[in-house]
Amino acid sequence: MIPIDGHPILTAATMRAAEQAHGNLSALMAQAGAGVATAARRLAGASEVLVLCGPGNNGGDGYVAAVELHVAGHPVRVAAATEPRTDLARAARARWTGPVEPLATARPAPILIDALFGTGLSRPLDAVHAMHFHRLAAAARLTIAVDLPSGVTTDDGRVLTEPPRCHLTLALGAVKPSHLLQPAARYAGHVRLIDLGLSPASVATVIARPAFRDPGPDTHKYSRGMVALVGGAMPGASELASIAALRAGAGYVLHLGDGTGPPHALVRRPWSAGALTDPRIGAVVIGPGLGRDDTARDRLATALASGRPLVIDGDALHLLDADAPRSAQTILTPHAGEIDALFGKSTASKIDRARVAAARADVVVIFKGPDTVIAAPDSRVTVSADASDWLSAAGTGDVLAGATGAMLASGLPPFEAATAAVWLHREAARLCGRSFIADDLVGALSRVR
Ligand SMILES: NC(=O)C1=CN([C@@H]2O[C@H](COP(=O)(O)OP(=O)(O)OC[C@H]3O[C@@H](n4cnc5c(N)ncnc54)[C@H](OP(=O)(O)O)[C@@H]3O)[C@@H](O)[C@H]2O)[C@@H](O)CC1
Ligand SMILES: Nc1ncnc2c1ncn2[C@@H]1O[C@H](COP(=O)(O)OP(=O)(O)O)[C@@H](O)[C@H]1O
Ligand SMILES: [K+]
Repeated sequence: MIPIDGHPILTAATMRAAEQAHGNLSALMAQAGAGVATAARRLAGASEVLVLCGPGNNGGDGYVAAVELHVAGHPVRVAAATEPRTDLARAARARWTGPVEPLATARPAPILIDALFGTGLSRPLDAVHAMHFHRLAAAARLTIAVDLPSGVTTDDGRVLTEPPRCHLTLALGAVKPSHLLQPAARYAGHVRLIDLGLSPASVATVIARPAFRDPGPDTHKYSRGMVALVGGAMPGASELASIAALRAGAGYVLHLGDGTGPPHALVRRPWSAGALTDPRIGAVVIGPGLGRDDTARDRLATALASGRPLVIDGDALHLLDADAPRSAQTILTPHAGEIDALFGKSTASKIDRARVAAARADVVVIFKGPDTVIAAPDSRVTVSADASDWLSAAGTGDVLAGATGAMLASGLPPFEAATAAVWLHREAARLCGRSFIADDLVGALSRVR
C-alpha cells in the first residue's frame, strides 16, 4: 500500500497489455489479493470483514483476499450476487471453503471490501445489486474498494452507477485515470497503490513534489526570475497574480498597469508599448483582470509578439487564436469553460482533451478544476487530484497564473514549470484549511516554498 505520487497512470487497455506482457495472471491475482488482505488487516483491527465478490477478476481478487484473511485468522465473510465467470475467478472461488452469502441477504460487517467490478465494468450495475452495495456500505465503518469503486469507468472519470463513497481504494498494479478524474475520483477516497511489479511505462503520471530551483550563492534577483504582469481593466486580479509570482519565488515582479499600494516589493509601472522589451523578463503573465476590449487585444498582441515565455490566463484566453503559430514557450491555464470556448466542446476524457489542446496549440495546457490536468505538446501528462474544494473561489486562478509565471521565469521548462506551480498551489490551499480567500492562498505560497 504505497502513495501514488509520481506513479504512472494506465488505462484499462494498457493495463491489460502490461498484464499480458507479465504472462502469469494467476500470480498477479495472488499478489493483488494478498495486498488487499494485508491492507484490510492493518486497518480493520479485530473487526469482521465482509468481501463482496463480482463475476470477473476483480471478484477473483476478492476471493483471494478472503482466503488470505481467513488463513491469517481474521474474521471474514464473503457475499456475491453471481457465480464467477472467468477461469481465474473460478479458481480463486474454489479455494474459499466458507459460505458465499447472497448479496441481497448479506449481513453487514464493520469493514466492507468492494470487489464487485474493476477495469472490466462495461455497463451500469444491476439496480438491486447497487442498492445492496449501498446498504452494506452504509452499515460499515470502513469501505475499501479493490482497484476501483464499482460503478465508475476506468479511463475517463465517468460514473455509470453511483457507488458509495469509499474510504480507501487500492489501485492494483497502476493508477487509473478514474482514480484522479472527477466525478469518479470523489468515490475513491484515499487512493493507494498495490505494486504488482508490472513497472508499466506511461507518458501520464500522478503529480509529485517538483524539483524547485532554489536560490544559491550566485543568485541575484534577475537570475531568480523576472516576471512581468500585464494589467488591464481589473487591476485587483493582476495584482493578486503579481504578488503570487513574488511569493512563489520570483526575484523581481513588474506590474504593468494601474493600481497603487503595497506590497512595496512589487515594482509598478504604467503599461507602454515597449514595456516588454527588457531582455531580463523571463516570463510574461497576461489575462488576470485584463478585460476583453480593444486595449486588452492590443496588450495581448504585444505580449504574443514579445518572444518572451508566456502564461496566458483568464480574459486573454478569450481573445487568443489557439491555432496561431507560437514564437515563444507558452502555458495556457484554462478552466472547463475556457477549454470549451478555445477548442470546442467534447465528451473525451479530461486527460485526452488537455493532450489534444496542447498538441493543437503547441503549448503546455493547465486544464484546471477539482482535478487539474497538465499536458505538453509531446503527449506528456501529469494529473493533480485531491485539491481543496475551497479553491473554488474567485481569484485562486489568478494566484495560479502568477505562480506559473514565477516557475517559468525561474528557468524551468514549461511543462515542469506548470507542474511545479500546480503542486505549489495545491499545497498552499492545503495549508489554508477552510474558507480561505485568494489573498490567504498567496501568503501560503511562501510557506510551502
Ligand atoms: N490487469 C492486471 O494486471 C490485474 C488485474 N486484476 C483484476 O482484474 C480486474 C479486471 O478483471 P476483469 O477484466 O475480469 O473485469 P471485472 O471488473 O472483474 O468485471 C468484468 C466482468 O463483469 C462483467 N460485467 C461488466 N459490467 C457488468 C455489470 N454492470 N453488471 C454485471 N456484469 C458486468 C463482465 O462481463 P461482460 O458481460 O461485460 O462480458 C465481466 O465478466 C481488475 O480490476 C483487477 O481487480 C488483478 O487480479 C491482477 C492484476
Ligand atoms: N472544487 C475544486 N476543488 C479544487 N480546486 C478547484 C475547485 N474548483 C476550482 N479549483 C481550482 O481553483 C482555481 C480556480 O481558477 P479559476 O476558475 O480560473 O478562477 P478565477 O478566475 O476566479 O481565479 C483553479 O486552480 C482550479 O483548479
Ligand atoms: K471494485
